[in-house]
Amino acid sequence: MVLLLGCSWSTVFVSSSVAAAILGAFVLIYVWFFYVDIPKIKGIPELASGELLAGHLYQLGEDHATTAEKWSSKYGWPVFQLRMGYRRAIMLNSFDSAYQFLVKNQSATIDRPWFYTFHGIVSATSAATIGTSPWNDRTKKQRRVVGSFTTAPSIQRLGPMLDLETCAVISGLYYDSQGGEIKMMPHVYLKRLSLNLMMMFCYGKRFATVTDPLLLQILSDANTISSFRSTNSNPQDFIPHLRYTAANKRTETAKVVRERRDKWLATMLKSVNESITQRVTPKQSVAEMLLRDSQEGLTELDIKTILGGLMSGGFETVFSTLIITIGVLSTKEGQLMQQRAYEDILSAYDSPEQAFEQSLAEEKSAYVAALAKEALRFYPPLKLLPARQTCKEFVYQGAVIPKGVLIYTNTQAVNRDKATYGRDADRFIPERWISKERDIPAPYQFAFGAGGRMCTAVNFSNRVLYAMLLRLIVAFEITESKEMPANTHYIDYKEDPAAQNAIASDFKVKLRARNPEMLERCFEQSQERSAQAMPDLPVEPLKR
Ligand code: HEM
Repeated sequence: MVLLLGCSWSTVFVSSSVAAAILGAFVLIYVWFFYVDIPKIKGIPELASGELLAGHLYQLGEDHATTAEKWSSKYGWPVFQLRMGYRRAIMLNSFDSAYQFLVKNQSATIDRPWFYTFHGIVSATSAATIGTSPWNDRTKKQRRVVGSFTTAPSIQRLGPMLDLETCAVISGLYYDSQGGEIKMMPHVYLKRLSLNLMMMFCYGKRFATVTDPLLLQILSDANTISSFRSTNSNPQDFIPHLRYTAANKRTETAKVVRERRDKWLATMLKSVNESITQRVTPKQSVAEMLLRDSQEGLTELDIKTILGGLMSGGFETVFSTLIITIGVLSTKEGQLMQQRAYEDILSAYDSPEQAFEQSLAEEKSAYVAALAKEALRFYPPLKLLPARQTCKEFVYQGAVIPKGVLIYTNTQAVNRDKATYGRDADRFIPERWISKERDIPAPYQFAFGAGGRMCTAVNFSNRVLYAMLLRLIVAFEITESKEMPANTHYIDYKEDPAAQNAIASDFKVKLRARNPEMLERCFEQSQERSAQAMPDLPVEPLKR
């Protein structure tokens, strides 16, 4: 009996081990041949030890760009392949590889992938954005239309709005800091600047106070929506079975925020539509031009996609670049930069007052333009460019890159590549953009991306950054607060390392007006210009 029992137990044990081995083999065959969308690419190094279903997704940790940069330098691989769950991806970490993929082979890397959460849930009832749409005739047309709003003459037309908003930041900081007595956290002033610029550009509206409930709602929803585009907050995009588990809170949040966003987008479009029918004279908001447009044959979906793309593309990127630059300017080294910038401004314009006014028209101070460029290089707001997907095969250094593979460009690493920027690539030096000895090749830096899906608003953004930085430097001497100085380390400055858009942690600065009388004159002149150019918009109250 004992023998019989022993025999049956061992038989059971052997047969269950065999079953487990067969099951294991099946799982491996499935993962190897069927689960991963594209087989290993020959000639591109691959990271070892990915997890069975997640691949390297969780190993990338909270801060994907920083982990990828560390792997790249640890193994000496500027380009490597990895698995994001079921999707094969290539990570670009050097200037040259980003150039080869995005510029030289731009027709092969012009597409964007479809993601379950952002496209399938958040954008299911409304439009996605241009920046997240796959490449097709509709996206092509939308990019063409958007391009026409950011040409040089269109940017000139935006002058009055830029005047109003940049002046509102300076006057707000000036009066609220009470002659420099109160140390200021500049974040909310610049957040409103970015949102108002986009609101005025897109819908011809602005928020007069930083506490407006709709403003706060839009800011919060925009932040949540941008998290659905991030690589590290949406594992369900890469590990399909997670979409069906009951505890998927992300899907629920996506639905809630989608409904709210759809409502405020519809309300704003409706109000533009009504104002068109009530008014005879044309106005220049993008929404109004799109609604009036008959040549391009735009559908309502096109209009929503264009507006959604502009709002989301411009809002956080402009804000995050400006806020960290103010942080840098407040440091000891930054104070020297302010001095150099101020001297350069005085040599480029007849007077500080003239510089304040003309900063909107053209970029005359080479140093201020270089400061903005260096800020974009050193602190690119999107540390990983929004994913691309290859739409045809091409050869990179002997390796055949297949159609359908995900491409991530690590701007944090690419923009600090020593082979391009030299041994001081890890230092913030605006002068590198002025010095004739340095020969930095196009596209100079990758904060705006590159190639066929590069940001459509490079000139517009540069003008905003230039005008805001010049006006700040002409208005104030900025120094750091001892209690709450800015963290300017290129990795650690981020408030949330997992966010798609890198925003600097809170800090305070001391602002001493260089010349209060002149500044107040600048405010009054700006108000007069705004009242003339935009009579139906509320003028920013001066809190004297
Ligand atoms: C400092 C400011 C800005 C930065 C750093 C920035 C950065 C970027 C980046 C990295 C991309 C993706 C490019 C690629 O994949 O190669 C992008 C796309 C885009 N950006 Fe910007 N952007 C900025 C401001 C703006 C503004 C102000 C607007 C609108 C007025 C805007 C509209 C767009 C649009 C529509 C796209 C989608 C392009 C496409 O996929 O075809 N951006 N931007």
